[in-house]
Parts: sequence; structure tokens; C-alpha cells
Amino acid sequence: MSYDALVLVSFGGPERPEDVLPFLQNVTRGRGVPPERLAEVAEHYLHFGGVSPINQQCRELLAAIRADFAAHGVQLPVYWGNRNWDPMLADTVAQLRDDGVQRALAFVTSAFGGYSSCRQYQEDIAAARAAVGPDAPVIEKLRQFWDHPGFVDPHADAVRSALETLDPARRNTTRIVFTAHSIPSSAAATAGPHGGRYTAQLEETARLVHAAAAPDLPYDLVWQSRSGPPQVPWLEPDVNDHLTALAGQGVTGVVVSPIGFVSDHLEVAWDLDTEAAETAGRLGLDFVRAGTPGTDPRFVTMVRELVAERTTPDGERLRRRLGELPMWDTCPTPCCVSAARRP
Ligand SMILES: CC1=C(CCC(=O)O)c2cc3nc(cc4[nH]c(cc5[nH]c(cc1n2)c(C)c5CCC(=O)O)c(CCC(=O)O)c4C)C(CCC(=O)O)=C3C
Ligand SMILES: [Fe+2]
Repeated sequence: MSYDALVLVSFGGPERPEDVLPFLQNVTRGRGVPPERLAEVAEHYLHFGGVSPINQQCRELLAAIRADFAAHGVQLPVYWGNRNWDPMLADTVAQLRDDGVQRALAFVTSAFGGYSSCRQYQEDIAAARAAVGPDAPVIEKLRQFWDHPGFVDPHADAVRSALETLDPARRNTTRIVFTAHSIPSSAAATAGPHGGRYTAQLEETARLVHAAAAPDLPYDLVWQSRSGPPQVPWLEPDVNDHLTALAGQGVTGVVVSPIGFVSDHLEVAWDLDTEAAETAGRLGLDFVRAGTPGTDPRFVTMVRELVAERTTPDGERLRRRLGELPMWDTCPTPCCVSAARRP
């Protein structure tokens, strides 16, 4: 199959205070997030001057992918569009059409399956294409990459470097704490064609990063950034509650590794570097947060490899992966949608 562009598709974030509320309204439209939660999250953004780091991180990734493609003779032009803030996907898709693009691949800045991590991106791509009309290009999402070495290895190196900053005398009471965005338990149950994919993939990433970084230390996978109304169950434990439990068990320090994410965006900068770090401080735990892939050259190479899997005959044989869970290029529809919302 031949394609004539790659689109980097990301979440989007505000870059000035007056954009914070309209951005949050885009994110939560029709999703039942209570106003108290929105006000609280608005404060997190305003704490950083109303600037989410995510767009700048996308610009840097975009530049790195373009440079890597140029260095390796990959002719595809690379575009960028977001789900929730400028540059909005619909504008990007209109640009693709104006530039004569007929078939594009999409690299989504989320490694996992599940509604928020995968299906919702596909729905937003479909909505952007519908807004542009019948001459919008076809856009196909690249596969999930939770166990690709270009994702796992940078996370593992980051855990190793983070550990090195802690007192070696206390290594044997140090815990590796992997985190990912919590989601409603109902969404976890319906993630992927057979359910449970988001959690299963995160468990696999955690196992792989742990084995590469610090196999002698115990580790856990916990959740962060819970949203939604309090009476709706979400994945638990929350990272802050988990740190409290660890402190009660004789653990003296933690390396917190946000394997659920590809860059140090606001959920990392606020929920971990600010909030969880404060929790750890109160508990007297040593705390160090491990980095994310960002523009690590191995992560950028992975994007080129994922493209090659789709543009080379029998490209499946090129798949580089470390895990064992089932893998596919194209999600069946409906997938990751609760029975109640299925068409
Ligand atoms: C699984 C998942 C990922 C990982 C996959 C991926 O990376 O896409 C993720 C990433 C992100 N989430 C982000 C921001 C927000 N997420 C929200 C709300 C929600 N997230 C959810 C899930 C996820 N979210 C869910 C189930 C909700 C409830 C509302 C709904 O059902 O949709 C809200 C509303 C306020 C609130 O937190 O309640 C905000 C502002 C940003 C941008 C950060 C920045 O600006 O730097 C990023 C990368
Ligand atoms: Fe989110």
C-alpha cells in the first residue's frame, strides 16, 4: 500500500491562559466530567502560566521525525494535528486535501489500546475527515507500540538513570512505581476487541521496562490523573495512595516512571512532579521521577519503522517487539466501545 503523508496526531493543549477553559471544554464535551474537577484542572494549567508543554513537545518530535525521514530517504511529508487544540485535526486534514494528499498514515502519541488511548483518536480522525468532506484523504492509524523497543528502551534507560540519583545504601528499600492514566473501570473492561487490553498492555510494558532497568527491585503498576464524577469507579490505586501504603511498608524511596505516556506533558509535570512529589515529601520518601521517550532517537526511529511496516510488502515481518500479547495493524470496529455506545 502506498501513502503520501504521515500525520502526527496528539492530544493538544493550551498555550495561553485565555485558552485554558475553551481547551478543557473541548476535552470534556459530553464526557460527564464535573465542573469542580474542571476548575481544579484549570488551576493546574494556570499554575504553569496557562501553557501546556505538550504542543512544544510535539513540535520537537515533528522536527525530529522530519530530520530522521530526510536522513533515511523517506519521502513522506509530515503534518501535525491535535484532537483538542490548535493545530486542530480538521484544519490539518483540510491542508492535506489542499496539498493533494490522498492516503496518509497517522502516528498517535499514545502507545496503548483502549477508548481514550486509541479509539477516541480514530473517532476524532473520522470526524475531522467528515468535516472536510468527501475529498478528505484516507487516514490510517499506525499500530499500538506498547512493547516496541523504541518505546521500552528509553523508558528503561530513564528508570536506570533515575535510580542512580538515589542513595545506593538504600537501594534494597527502593521501589519502582510505574504509572499510567487511570480510566473508568468500565472502559478498562471493554478495552480492545476482547476487553482488558489497556491494563494488559501496561502490565506488559511495566514487566519489560522493569526487566531491562532494575530486575532486582520490586515494582508496581498504579494509576494517576483520575477524572470523572467520584461515584464512578476508575482504575486504582492512585499513585498518591500507593506511596502512602509503601511508606507504611518500610519502603524508603521510589522511582516513579510514567510508562503510560510518551512525553513530559502536564499530567506528568503536575500530577507527578508536583503532586506525587509533594506526597512523597510529606511521607519522608526519596522521590525521583523517570523521564519519558520525548525525542529519544530510538523513539524517533520507531516511528520510521512503524511506517515501514505498513509501506513494505509483507511488512509484518519487520515488526520489532519485545512482548507477547496479540498485535494487529487495524482495529476491528466496534472496538473499545462499551456495549451501550455500540452502534
Ligand atoms: C488514557 C488517557 C491518556 C493517555 C493516552 C493519551 O496520551 O492520549 C490521557 C492523556 C492526556 N490527557 C490530557 C489532558 C486531559 N485529560 C482529561 C480527561 C481524561 N483523560 C482520560 C484518559 C486519558 N488521558 C479520561 C478517561 C478523561 C476523562 C474525560 C474523558 O472521558 O475524556 C482532561 C479533562 C480534565 C480532567 O483531567 O478531568 C484533560 C485536561 C493530556 C494533555 C496534557 C497536557 O496538556 O500537557 C494528555 C496527554
Ligand atoms: Fe487525559
